[in-house]
Amino acid sequence: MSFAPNANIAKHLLPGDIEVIQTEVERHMQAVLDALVIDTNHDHNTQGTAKRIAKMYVREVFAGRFEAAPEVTECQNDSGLDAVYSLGPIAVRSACAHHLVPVTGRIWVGVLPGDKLIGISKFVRLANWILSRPHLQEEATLMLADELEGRLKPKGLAVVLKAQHQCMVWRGVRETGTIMTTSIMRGAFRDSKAMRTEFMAQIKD
Ligand SMILES: Nc1nc2c(ncn2[C@@H]2O[C@H](COP(=O)(O)OP(=O)(O)OP(=O)(O)O)[C@@H](O)[C@H]2O)c(=O)[nH]1
Repeated sequence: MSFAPNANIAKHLLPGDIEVIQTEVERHMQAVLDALVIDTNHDHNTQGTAKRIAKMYVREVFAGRFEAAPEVTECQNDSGLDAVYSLGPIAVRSACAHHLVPVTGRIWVGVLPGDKLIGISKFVRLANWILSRPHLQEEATLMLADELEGRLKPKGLAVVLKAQHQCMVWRGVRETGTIMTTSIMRGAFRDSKAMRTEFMAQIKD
């Protein structure tokens, strides 16, 4: 059982639990605002802030912790397609586990199919589900690759994630230009330079 920041805990939740979690987060966020000496009682802008933040964390930006995986219809690769395809960019909307501030960027995926295919929108659904949790970028990339590999059983899989971390922009080193790139190459993409080159050429623009 894992309750790590980037774990999905949907299978541990009973009906009604998500409402309880959201109410708890709201109560504690109000305590944070109180601790920051913000008088939310006499300011209409922050009066509903604890409630808004709780909704944002539980239902939006960290929904990938609480919601079950999206439905992914699989079909057989009946025509025996044996060519590289790629898709992207897929928008990254995540948060770093250290400061809980946004990580935004883009993902590209390359597949040399095996026996299974999935609809291309499902790559986006799965990426959104995994990324909407507090993460380390390295782990997010690995988690997405594992998820896609488990579902597609491809002959080759490539995942490239480029992102900007607001914990380095908004605060801390305050560096506005730094992009982190993580990439995972498996199967044919790991073994063959020609395959990697073909994938890179496909996503170049
Ligand atoms: N490897 C990795 N590091 C990350 C990621 N997101 C944030 N970090 C880094 O995690 C580190 C946390 O360092 P700490 O020293 O505990 O935190 P801090 O004092 O706020 O660090 P500064 O950001 O340097 O001010 C920082 O260097 C962040 O830049 C990520 O996805 N991957």
